[in-house]
Amino acid sequence: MSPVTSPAPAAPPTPASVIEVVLTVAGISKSFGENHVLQDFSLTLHRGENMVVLGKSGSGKSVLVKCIIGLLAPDAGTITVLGQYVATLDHTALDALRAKVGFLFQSNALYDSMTVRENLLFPLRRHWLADRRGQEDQLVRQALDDVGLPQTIDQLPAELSGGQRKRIALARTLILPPEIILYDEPTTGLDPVTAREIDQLIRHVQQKYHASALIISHDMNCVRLTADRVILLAEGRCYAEGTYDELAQNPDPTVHAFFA
Ligand SMILES: Nc1ncnc2c1ncn2[C@@H]1O[C@H](COP(=O)(O)OP(=O)(O)OP(=O)(O)O)[C@@H](O)[C@H]1O
Repeated sequence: MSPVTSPAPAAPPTPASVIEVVLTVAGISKSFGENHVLQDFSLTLHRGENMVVLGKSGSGKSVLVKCIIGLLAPDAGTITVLGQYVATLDHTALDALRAKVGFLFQSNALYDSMTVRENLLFPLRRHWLADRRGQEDQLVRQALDDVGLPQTIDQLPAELSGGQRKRIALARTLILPPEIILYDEPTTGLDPVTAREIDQLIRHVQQKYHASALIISHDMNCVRLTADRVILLAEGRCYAEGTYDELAQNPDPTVHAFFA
């Protein structure tokens, strides 16, 4: 008689086999009167991934970002950020979540009257985290090193170039540090050389911080250099999705128009 054996337990998933989802946008719709901007739009962002949302002007990219960060409420659908339903969060919970989600504004949103050091201290003081008390100076210097601008610490934003201001805004985003970074048109208004430096910095941040990024852009060089995956937002929905190379070979006229 053979010994009774229980079936071997299923092997637990190893970290390498688990692709963690950090952001889910599930079938959201948003209209302003008769202007149906988002219609059943969905995306999924994984940990450590850089995703670009590409779309022509007025396609709804900013509306999408505002829904993700809770500044606009979608008419339908759900948004889950780091496992939390954005729609159900009260002000305090939303604030705590925003400490884990860095937002690089197109305008940089630096305080003109504050030095670079004071600008970087601002998020630390706003989200005053007990375990980081006493480390503020070190954190400011580390964030400035990460963007290659340690020498600007006592300067005012007005004394910096456009590319430098973008880097300082990114340093301010990194200081908490974020699990997800939302980049709103990070290369708009920059010359091509400076724009490519920002693209490289976005990749550097991805590798160093293992953060996920949602990048809103219609700068095709930025898309090519920063995206692991691209979503084309058109007609209010996810019109096409794939790597840069996959979309570049897509013959659909709406997709092809971006690569012409
Ligand atoms: N608060 C609002 N009230 C009414 N309409 C709005 C509002 N916000 C955005 N819209 C409309 O939603 C549409 C999408 O705007 P959105 O700013 O998201 O476009 P975008 O893709 O970010 O464009 P761009 O690339 O030019 O920044 C536009 O028609 C805009 O007029």
